[in-house]
Amino acid sequence: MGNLVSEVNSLADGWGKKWPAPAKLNLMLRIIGRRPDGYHLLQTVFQMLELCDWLSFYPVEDEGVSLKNPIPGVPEQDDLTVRAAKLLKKHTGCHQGVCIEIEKILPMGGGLGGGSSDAATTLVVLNHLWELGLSVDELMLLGLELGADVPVFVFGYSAWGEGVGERLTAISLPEQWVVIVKPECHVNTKEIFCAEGLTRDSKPIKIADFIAGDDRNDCAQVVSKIYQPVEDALKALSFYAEARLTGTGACVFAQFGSKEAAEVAFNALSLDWQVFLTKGLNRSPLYRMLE
Ligand SMILES: C[C@](O)(CO)[C@H](O)COP(=O)(O)OP(=O)(O)OC[C@H]1O[C@@H](n2ccc(N)nc2=O)[C@H](O)[C@@H]1O
Ligand SMILES: Nc1ncnc2c1ncn2[C@@H]1O[C@H](COP(=O)(O)OP(=O)(O)OP(=O)(O)O)[C@@H](O)[C@H]1O
Repeated sequence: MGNLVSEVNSLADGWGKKWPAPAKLNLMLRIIGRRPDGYHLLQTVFQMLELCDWLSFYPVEDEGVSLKNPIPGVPEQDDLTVRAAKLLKKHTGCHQGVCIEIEKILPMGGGLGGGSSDAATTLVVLNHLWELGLSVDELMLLGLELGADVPVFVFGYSAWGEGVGERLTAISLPEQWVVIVKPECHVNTKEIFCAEGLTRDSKPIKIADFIAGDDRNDCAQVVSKIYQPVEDALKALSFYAEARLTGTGACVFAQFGSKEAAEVAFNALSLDWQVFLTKGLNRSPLYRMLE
């Protein structure tokens, strides 16, 4: 870790503050084709959630990028926050360094986009703290180099997503209560996109079709077949409301019209599962804080 600059002269403008890196849900996910490089072309609905990781950024006296508390099992140089900060430095020629602290709340390999959101918050906040002046569009393009889920978190709105998830249109969705169940397994996104039985030729739909109820996730069948805990979680949650997979899993979720109804499911499922109770948001809490 680099030498931390004295905090006294730095806290005023956002250094040392806790910034949110929200989770997302894929409220539906259709695979409509494949690019020549193997990446899949999707249609998806991203919904931002109140549930967040929290990141803090500390100035250092050298140019280094380091972590205050590396995530167990993730080498520091592979951490998406470190990669995001280095990419931003390389892209802009910025000579400043940073030490990043991560308070990890979101389960890894959960389909909630935690690593991607950590990367996006790093891009957006360092652009602000280092006064680099990049636009949201420029940051989204940089983010895409780190992962297909990064651009939507930089965009900062619940969105209709196309392409690999980088062609985004903000949409306004009901900000419902959500119960998320995390089965005891990590799903590897690449494994699912490589799976033999995966549907890759779904017919494209329109936003209106989704709103009318077409909300299937093309990965769900394959994921449930390979990961029994996901199948079990879907079954357990569907006792309370329609249960769906987010992204390539492992998490499954259900939406509720009231906090009370969500709490009934949350309390009962907490006895046997890791469960989160949260709320959908149309605007990312990161931008609510920045603005
Ligand atoms: C499933 C989603 O979470 C839905 O939002 C995303 O499409 C996945 O986004 P992500 O986790 O940021 O994925 P990346 O880190 O970009 O890609 C991981 C791997 O998944 C495969 N991949 C990913 C996204 C995509 N549209 N097609 C793919 O085939 C690629 O093999 C890639 O090497
Ligand atoms: N800051 C980070 N937080 C979480 N994972 C990270 C981070 N940096 C690197 N990773 C790596 O990224 C992998 C995927 O983590 P992530 O939490 O983004 O999964 P996910 O929620 O399934 O993502 P997605 O929904 O985008 O597919 C982890 O297994 C880990 O090896």
